[in-house]
Amino acid sequence: MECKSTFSKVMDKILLSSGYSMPVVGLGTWQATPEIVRDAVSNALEIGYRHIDTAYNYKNEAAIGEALQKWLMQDGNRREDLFVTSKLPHYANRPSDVSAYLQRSLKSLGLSYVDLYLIHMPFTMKANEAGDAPATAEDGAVLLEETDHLAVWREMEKHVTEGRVRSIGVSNFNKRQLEHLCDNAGIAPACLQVEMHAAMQQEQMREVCANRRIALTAYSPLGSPGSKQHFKTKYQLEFTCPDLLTNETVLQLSETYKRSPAQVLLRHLVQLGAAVIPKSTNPLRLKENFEIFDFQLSDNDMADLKKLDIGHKGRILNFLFFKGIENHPEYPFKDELKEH
Ligand SMILES: NC(=O)C1=CN([C@@H]2O[C@H](COP(=O)(O)OP(=O)(O)OC[C@H]3O[C@@H](n4cnc5c(N)ncnc54)[C@H](OP(=O)(O)O)[C@@H]3O)[C@@H](O)[C@H]2O)C=CC1
Ligand SMILES: CCCCCC/C=C/C=O
Repeated sequence: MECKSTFSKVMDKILLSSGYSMPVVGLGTWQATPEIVRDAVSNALEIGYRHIDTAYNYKNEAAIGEALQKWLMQDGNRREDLFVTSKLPHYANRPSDVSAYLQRSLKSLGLSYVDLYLIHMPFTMKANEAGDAPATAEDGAVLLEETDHLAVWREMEKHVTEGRVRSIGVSNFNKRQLEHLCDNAGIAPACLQVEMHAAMQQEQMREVCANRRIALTAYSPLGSPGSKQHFKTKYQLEFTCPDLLTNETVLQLSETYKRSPAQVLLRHLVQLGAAVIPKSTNPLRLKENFEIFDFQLSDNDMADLKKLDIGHKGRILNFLFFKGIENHPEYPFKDELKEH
């Protein structure tokens, strides 16, 4: 494992159970349109990012691929120095679709392998005719289909053996789903990607992952402040996100450490042992989000940040915007609904 700074106790890479290393800070790309994400990825690579998080579902893999190819054409830049994650979409979450969707992502990205391939969601929906979005009923409800995690996983494992994927993992799985997979997998999941930020610090999943040697990646690490506008404009949906960047404790720590609120939020998560994949398309914010290895939050300040944790009540993405998803047997947050 490499460590960027002698000052920091946090490594800048996490050694996965697959034997490969994943950079702790990656670039998130959800909601970044192809026209914008191309430059964002190029800028990020210039800054020093080597970990890019995307998904078939983000519809931006071809533009990301262009930026990656441009970087790889430059002297001295090597494929093995990049860590690219993609994901099998929820409307293709069936064994017979794994190969085709992985190949589509590889083709768009212009890569012969991805470093990490994740099952994006634990539930399955029927796909529309083009196979690039969920099919819906007349009332807008998604059309559900049974999900067999182990059968999908066995297909993912084949691609590891055949060299199209280096590590495999899952996203948005709950504890039961993750443990069931771990107990029955031929190749253990190397990574779990879940929502994690100061308002939902994932204590239980951190413990499961630590015990099972699964790397944990925190998505929406800044509280996804862009989602409110995104869901309103694109889907006419009202959406709430916690205002973490303007939270009083975070602002105070930002003063104390002379770092931005975003740097405090990201540093907090990496000190909890997670990798982070903040999304930005702004050159200054890209740089800011990458510079979190030259300071360390004290135990007292970590304890103050712990007070912001409201558990699953802090969840931003519950997927209920997929009308009827709570009826799927593998909807991961069913227990949380019972409490309301
Ligand atoms: N597996 C899954 O199901 C999911 C995975 N993800 C992954 O995680 C990534 C990150 O999550 P996401 O939901 O995008 O949310 P983030 O928490 O990363 O927040 C991104 C938002 O914060 C803004 N921002 C970024 N940096 C700063 C900064 N330094 N100061 C102030 N504002 C900032 C961005 O705007 P701007 O671009 O203008 O800087 C954008 O609006 C996704 O992009 C995706 O790759 C996310 C959700 C679900
Ligand atoms: C209706 C919007 C679909 C987005 C699904 C949520 C996933 C987010 C990022 O991975």
